[in-house]
Amino acid sequence: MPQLLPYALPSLLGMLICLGIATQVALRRQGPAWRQLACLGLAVAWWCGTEILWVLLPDADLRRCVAQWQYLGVTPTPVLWLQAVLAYTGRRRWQHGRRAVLLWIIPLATLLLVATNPGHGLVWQAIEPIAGQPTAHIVYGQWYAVHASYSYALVLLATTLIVARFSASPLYRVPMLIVLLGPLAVVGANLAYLLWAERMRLDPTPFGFALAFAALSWSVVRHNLFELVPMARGLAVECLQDGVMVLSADRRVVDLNPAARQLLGLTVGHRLGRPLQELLPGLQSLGPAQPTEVSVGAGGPLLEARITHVTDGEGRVEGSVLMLRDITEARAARERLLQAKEHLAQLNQELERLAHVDALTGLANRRRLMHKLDEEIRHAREQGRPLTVLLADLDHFKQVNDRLGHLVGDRVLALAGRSLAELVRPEDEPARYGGEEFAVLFPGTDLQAAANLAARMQRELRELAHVDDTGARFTVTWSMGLATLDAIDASAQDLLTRADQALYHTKHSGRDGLSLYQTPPPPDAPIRRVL
Ligand SMILES: Nc1nc2c(ncn2[C@@H]2O[C@H](COP(=O)(O)OP(=O)(O)OP(=O)(O)O)[C@@H](O)[C@H]2O)c(=O)[nH]1
Repeated sequence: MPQLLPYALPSLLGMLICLGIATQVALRRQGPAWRQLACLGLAVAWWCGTEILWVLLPDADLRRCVAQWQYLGVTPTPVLWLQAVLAYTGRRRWQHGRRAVLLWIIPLATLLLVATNPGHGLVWQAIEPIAGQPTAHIVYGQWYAVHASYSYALVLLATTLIVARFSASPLYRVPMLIVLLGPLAVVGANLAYLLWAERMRLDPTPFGFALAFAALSWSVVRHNLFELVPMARGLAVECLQDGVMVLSADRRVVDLNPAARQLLGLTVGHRLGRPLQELLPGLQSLGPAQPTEVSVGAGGPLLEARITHVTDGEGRVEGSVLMLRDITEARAARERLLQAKEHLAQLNQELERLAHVDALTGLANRRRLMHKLDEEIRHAREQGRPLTVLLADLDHFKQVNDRLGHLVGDRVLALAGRSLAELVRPEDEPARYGGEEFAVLFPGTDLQAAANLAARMQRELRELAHVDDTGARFTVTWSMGLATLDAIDASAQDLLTRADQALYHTKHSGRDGLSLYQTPPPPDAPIRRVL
């Protein structure tokens, strides 16, 4: 029948495509449903092959026989198609066991009825091939409707699964369309053939299935499409730890994910469509620019709310998406950090103070004294005013320690320090110079005025009543030396050395007194004892 050869060509092409791809799939053995995919290729190839014979064989009986054998490819194709899609969309349990048996009941029944059709005519009652044409007059039996409906249902179900899987992300629209065009074309072609078989002269279904199979296999094998597809966007939002609320333009809650329900303490059956204000009364102003903080009721979590407007193509706000993040713990951690920082600052301040304070007496220590002395010398020179330094040392303090104990000695030093601080003027700087030795800076005070101040201190300090461990009172005397800043002093140490020489003079002239290092020194002796 050479004039019918063109009618056989699509099926021939389809068969070659299916055999080629099925071989590739079987060789690669990749993916969760490579077996179903390979079997699907063989089934469609069989379908196409028998279609070629149907078109080309001249004998009517032989064509009837081929039509019967064709069901071996027709019947399993939709089931294998669905099983492959189920597996690639993550539902592999439909490949084996009871679920798989369920899927195969009708196709197997169809095959049984096809084999025994001459006895009952349930699948077809008559097939009358038209001589010289690829078509036939067919009178279908009652079971054919079951077989056809079931096949359509499976193909449509597989199509729905693919749509559900890919439509969540616009990125996959093109590959999805490619995979979908196949089954849609098959269903369309088959319906058309069933309705207008005689006019169409050719059943396009096997070729359509071959193309659909090629598209599906191309997606699976070449591009790993199903494996690359991420989870659906909707699923991602459902699994987000942050709350997501979809709001209508008038700020009613249209949708919300489980995290949002949990943050707001809402039950699953919560009614949608309520105003946002009702659910989050604390949320006053909310602009897209800045996140806003809001508390969920008393004792509820503290949330950070961020809104993003959803606009249409012309920029009109159609609604908005509200993101809610629980910042209760973060806020508490920040508070704790701030408190710790404040505490640290206080500790640093205390450390700084301790670095300049003598612990026993509470006076400035030697380091602070030296710093202050440098500063006062600079001021004195800049302003041309006097500066006098007093060094005061307890007499025979070693004996206090030796006789009464170190702790009593400590108490003597502490009381002396406190008293010294009370005796000086606000502008003076008292300090513990070291051991049992004290110093006082008298800014803006000349030698004579400082001598008067020191004389008063001498009296007061000598009369201080110290108490030993038995409760007995005793007093201690002081030796003092004064020196005033001289223009020729190169450093603070020069001034201190002269005050020390004056103190030394007092010690060696009977203690319990005050000596002045005079500036400029008189020719006979620079140091004069005045008390
Ligand atoms: N309890 C106590 N004693 C101290 C402290 N610092 C220094 N001393 C004592 O002060 C005494 C100073 O002795 P010396 O240098 O011999 O002076 P002194 O006994 O006062 O004799 P003169 O200065 O010559 O009158 C030593 O026994 C030191 O141990 C202190 O912080 N606490």
